[in-house]
Amino acid sequence: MSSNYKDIIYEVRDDAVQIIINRPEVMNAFRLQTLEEMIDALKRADEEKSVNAVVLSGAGDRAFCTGGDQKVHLSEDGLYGPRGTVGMPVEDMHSALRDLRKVSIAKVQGFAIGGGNVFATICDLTIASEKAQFGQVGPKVGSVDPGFGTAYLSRLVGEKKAREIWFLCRRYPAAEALQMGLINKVVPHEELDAEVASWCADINQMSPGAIAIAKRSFNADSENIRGIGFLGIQAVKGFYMSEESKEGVRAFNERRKPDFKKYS
Ligand SMILES: CC(C)(COP(=O)(O)OP(=O)(O)OC[C@H]1O[C@@H](n2cnc3c(N)ncnc32)[C@H](O)[C@@H]1OP(=O)(O)O)[C@@H](O)C(=O)NCCC(=O)NCCSC(=O)CCC(=O)c1ccccc1C(=O)O
Repeated sequence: MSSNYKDIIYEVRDDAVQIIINRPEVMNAFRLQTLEEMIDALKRADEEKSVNAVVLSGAGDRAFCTGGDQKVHLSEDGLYGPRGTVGMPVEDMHSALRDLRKVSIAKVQGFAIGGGNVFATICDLTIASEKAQFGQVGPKVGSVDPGFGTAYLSRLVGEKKAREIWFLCRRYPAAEALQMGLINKVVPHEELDAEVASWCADINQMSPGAIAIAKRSFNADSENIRGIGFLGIQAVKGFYMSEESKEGVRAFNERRKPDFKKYS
């Protein structure tokens, strides 16, 4: 598949592999093809000998990534496509990002929402523009990203804040995200590329072996969360097939408030 990507761009520059989600027309929401390409790109990036870092970003100015493509999700069976537990391999994408031996950096210039916020959460580091906004929207659109989206998020921001993020579905500006421990640094919008490049240059001076061991040891301590995610996504499959979840997806696409009252 490598180099014939349609939904992403793969480049090696600025001391890093750059993986750019290239669907700005849907705010870099992902579909089956996007995830398959990202998984392939992450495996390829892991073998790139010249760099120690992988930068994940979104094309355009408005969004890093806004989660699953809700237009595609508007299917009869409630799934995103024909492959993977929920019709696309979202849990395999999370694993590929976690298993990378290099340092993953989310470069967030706009919205990191839903599954997009989960990608940024899983990345080792997150550097954001002051225009960035973070948040989860699952309960607003009949969805959940259990595992790294919930339990691992609590490791970063604490249980109370993580529950607030999920139960109220608010958007948090970059400065607030920094304060809660969700991200590493906020910079003026026009300085984002240079800031990320400078972190990558520093990381590129380090021992790749030491980075890989440190990373694997961090991961080992939260590895049970991968299991929660795999179990959880199986439950999400059944939920996506329900009328309750489909109401959330329909409401988003019809630009109206969902009516979940009859499902309580
Ligand atoms: C990002 C927003 C907050 C921006 O809001 P606003 O500035 O008001 O702009 P909009 O008018 O809403 O959007 C502009 C334009 O972009 C389209 N768009 C935005 N996001 C998506 C998307 N995810 N899919 C498809 N299209 C999108 C929008 O429809 C508009 O298009 P027009 O053609 O101009 O009408 C706001 O847009 C927003 O909140 N978006 C989030 C949408 C969403 O529901 N995302 C998925 C959430 S599900 C989840 O978070 C938990 C589950 C999970 O992560 C998961 C687990 C397993 C499999 C898949 C997923 C998954 O992420 O879905």
